[in-house]
Amino acid sequence: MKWGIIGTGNMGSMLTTSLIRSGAAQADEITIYNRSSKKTAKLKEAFEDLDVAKTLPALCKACDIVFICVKPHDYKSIIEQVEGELHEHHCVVSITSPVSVEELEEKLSCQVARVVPSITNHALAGVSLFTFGSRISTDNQKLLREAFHHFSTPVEVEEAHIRVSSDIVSCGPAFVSFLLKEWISAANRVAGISEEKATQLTEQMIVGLGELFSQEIFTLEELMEKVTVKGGVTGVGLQALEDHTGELFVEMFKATQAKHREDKQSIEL
Ligand SMILES: NC(=O)C1=CN([C@@H]2O[C@H](COP(=O)(O)OP(=O)(O)OC[C@H]3O[C@@H](n4cnc5c(N)ncnc54)[C@H](O)[C@@H]3O)[C@@H](O)[C@H]2O)C=CC1
Ligand SMILES: O=C(O)[C@@H]1CCC=N1
Repeated sequence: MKWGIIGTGNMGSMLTTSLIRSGAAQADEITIYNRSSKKTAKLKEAFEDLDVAKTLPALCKACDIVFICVKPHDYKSIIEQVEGELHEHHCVVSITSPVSVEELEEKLSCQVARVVPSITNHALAGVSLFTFGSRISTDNQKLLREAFHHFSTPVEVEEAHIRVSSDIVSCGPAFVSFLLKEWISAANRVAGISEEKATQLTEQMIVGLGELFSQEIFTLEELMEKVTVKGGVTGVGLQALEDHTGELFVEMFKATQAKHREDKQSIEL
């Protein structure tokens, strides 16, 4: 199977390296293309067997599965350039929430899917969100699921829940990092610990927490129960959180829902 990656920014580079590092694909099975050549040159330096296409039609000719890894508003220009080059055997994959399989199917005659990755896939971990189009063959569905299973947990999501699902798995690392920065700054302000030391403690706590989930040692509820010693400090801290969290997350999810609606209205394929 030949894989094509259009756009080798954050996500296109991550997909290229994760496909190779996880063993899902060999470097010589992947063709990459980017608007400027600096980013493809960097990948080629790391994996010399990668094929770097000079043009989008050349990439389409060389590949069966084609990932479009550009920003949502750049999809239109890519689709206009590739539509004549794609045939029944091709499968085009959107990696962005606002570009749905229905919209891609209207514009392209080939098979389509959407797979929204996460920066956590860099560590060969985390989730990838799958939505299949109506024309994609069962063989290609299986192939995509198996490839992504090498470096993530593929989860199917319905269109109605793509925004919130991606908020959790794809935007989540940024959201949680923001909250942890606030936590570190507060630790410094209230108790005088240096931000550097608090960052080291926090990062290692998160690594340990991830391992507990990864090894299925505790659930969220069990963790709260096990750490809360009766009459101890955790209970007091949890109560303070409960008293002050308020509508924080409701507002965050509302904001992303509103932006998603706005993006869908402004993105024309
Ligand atoms: N950053 C993230 O954590 C995630 C991003 N996504 C989606 O991935 C897509 C890409 O995001 P990033 O990689 O973060 O953006 P980015 O800006 O790092 O990468 C986009 C790349 O596309 C290239 N590009 C733009 N127009 C092009 C064209 N006409 N032909 C060829 N290459 C072109 C740019 O040069 C750049 O290298 C977005 O649609 C985003 O919604 C999805 C999940 C997570
Ligand atoms: O399309 C998405 O949902 C992702 C999440 C982060 C950026 N784009």
